[in-house]
Amino acid sequence: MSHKPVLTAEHYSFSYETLDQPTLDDLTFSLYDNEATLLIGPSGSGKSSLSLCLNGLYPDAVEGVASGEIFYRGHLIKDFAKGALNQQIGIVFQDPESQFCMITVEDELAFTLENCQVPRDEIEHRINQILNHIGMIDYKQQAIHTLSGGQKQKIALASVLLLEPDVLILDEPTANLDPMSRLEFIQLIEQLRMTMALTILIIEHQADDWLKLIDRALVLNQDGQLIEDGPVDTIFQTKQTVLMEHGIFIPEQYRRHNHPRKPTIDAVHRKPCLAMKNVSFSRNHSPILQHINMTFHQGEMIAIVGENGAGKSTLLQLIARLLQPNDGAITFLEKSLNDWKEAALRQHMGFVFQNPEHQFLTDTTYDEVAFSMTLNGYDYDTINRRTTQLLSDFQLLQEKWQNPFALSGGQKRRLSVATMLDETPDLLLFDEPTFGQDAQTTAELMHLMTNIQKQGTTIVFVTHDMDLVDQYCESVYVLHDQKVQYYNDPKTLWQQDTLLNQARLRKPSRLEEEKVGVVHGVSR
Ligand SMILES: Nc1ncnc2c1ncn2[C@@H]1O[C@H](COP(=O)(O)OP(=O)(O)OP(=O)(O)O)[C@@H](O)[C@H]1O
Ligand SMILES: Nc1ncnc2c1ncn2[C@@H]1O[C@H](COP(=O)(O)OP(=O)(O)OP(=O)(O)O)[C@@H](O)[C@H]1O
Repeated sequence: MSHKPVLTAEHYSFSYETLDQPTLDDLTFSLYDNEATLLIGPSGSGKSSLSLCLNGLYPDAVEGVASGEIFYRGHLIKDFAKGALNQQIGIVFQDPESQFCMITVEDELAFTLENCQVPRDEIEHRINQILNHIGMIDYKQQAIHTLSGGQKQKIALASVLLLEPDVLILDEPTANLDPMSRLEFIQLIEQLRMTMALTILIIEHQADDWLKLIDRALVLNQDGQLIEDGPVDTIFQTKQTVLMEHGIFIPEQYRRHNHPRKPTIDAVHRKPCLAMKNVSFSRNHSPILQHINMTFHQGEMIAIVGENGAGKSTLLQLIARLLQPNDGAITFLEKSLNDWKEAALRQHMGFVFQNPEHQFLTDTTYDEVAFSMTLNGYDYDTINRRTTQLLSDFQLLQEKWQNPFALSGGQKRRLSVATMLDETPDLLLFDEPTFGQDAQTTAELMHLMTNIQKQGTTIVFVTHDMDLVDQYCESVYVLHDQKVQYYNDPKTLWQQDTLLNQARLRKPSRLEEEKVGVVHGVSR
């Protein structure tokens, strides 16, 4: 099959004016008609920046300088009028919230179509079609701000697909989706690829589920240079050592080494840190959580899992007293949660939000980490020593004076975690702690969390990553149908096929690998 180049970069470099080093350095490659290409590289290697350069938004939309050229179907992209390429080259971003302009799902999608002069009588049909496709038809009238993170991501995809783009760039589009929705989303892209002539560029740290769809892979290094370009099979099979040196995830089916399960601390016999008794919570009279009973022990690492919209973030907000239950009681360190003074509660309990940007309060990465130590009256030397140490632990020293909002997705997530560790709290709540991280930073983040756990901190995290649950947690709670449907060791959860299906979960990749490992004949 001969493929025509759709997008071509020739000696393309791009630098943010605020940074000393170029973010993309002398890239030459093409994306071809009907081909799906995977773009991988460590966190901060420039993947998101490249996608914005490819559709012509950058360098104009930021303070940045580019050299070399990018061509779209043989024409220089800089010769297209501003915004002219948005329809042909659609991007689904890491952060779906940045994409929305309207209040309800229906209005958002209608707005997109109206902007492209789609006739009025076609609009409703096209909206229904796409919402049915992605399983969101019941949310058509709903206000976008009331959707869960994963639901928002699906609407962001729908609004790009509605434009019937020529090139589809997916920048970590499934990071917020529950395991089953993630698979369905990928199958949806596969179907679309068969029915629409699409050139696809996928940015994903964990490429496992995408492999059957991907033809080629491009690999960037930390300096924004292209170090590999070739068939995906060849790259993952023959370049494994190089990829691992760069901290890149190796899909399970190519992996030569299994990750052993980390030994866990037997904390379930220790004193409770936090207990919820018969807690219920409704929004606008519709129940979100009902009769929840949970006990987290001191030094325990616990995962909360469940489908998109199951109420996991809501549960964390109840625990952090950011929401009040309608019914039931929450006890934290032997005292009713409502009896805690605000300042003391925040010292003893840390909360890392799903969207890191919701946490940022200052103008630099350094100040963000130093912020609460300054509030708590620490002296300058202590603040400086501790801040520098945390920035170094989280690989953010180079970005010390950068604005938190100008960090890469992975860097923002690491910063939001670092800001919670200025003191060692009794309870740490994480909403998707490793979302958007490469293999190395995921391992490092989990290592740091395990160290904090060993000091006695209870860690509760919400995740869609069953490998993390499998490797690190002593206990897992499954939320489904507004209730706790499972509480126990993760190992026994993987045997409960019916529940896994109902709660839209999947087994960890070590248990799914048998299905696919043979295909590529990889010896293990
Ligand atoms: N501010 C809000 N107003 C009204 N409803 C909301 C609001 N925030 C969330 N919801 C609804 O509450 C339910 C639970 O949402 P929540 O964010 O807790 O789910 P989740 O399990 O964390 O989902 P995800 O995995 O997609 O992040 C969803 O149905 C969501 O639509
Ligand atoms: N608007 C901006 N202004 C200045 N620097 C930026 C801006 N956006 C990103 N950067 C920096 O450019 C580098 C590349 O960021 P980019 O978001 O492209 O990386 P990435 O490979 O997509 O990372 P991740 O895997 O963490 O999402 C990072 O060092 C980041 O701090």
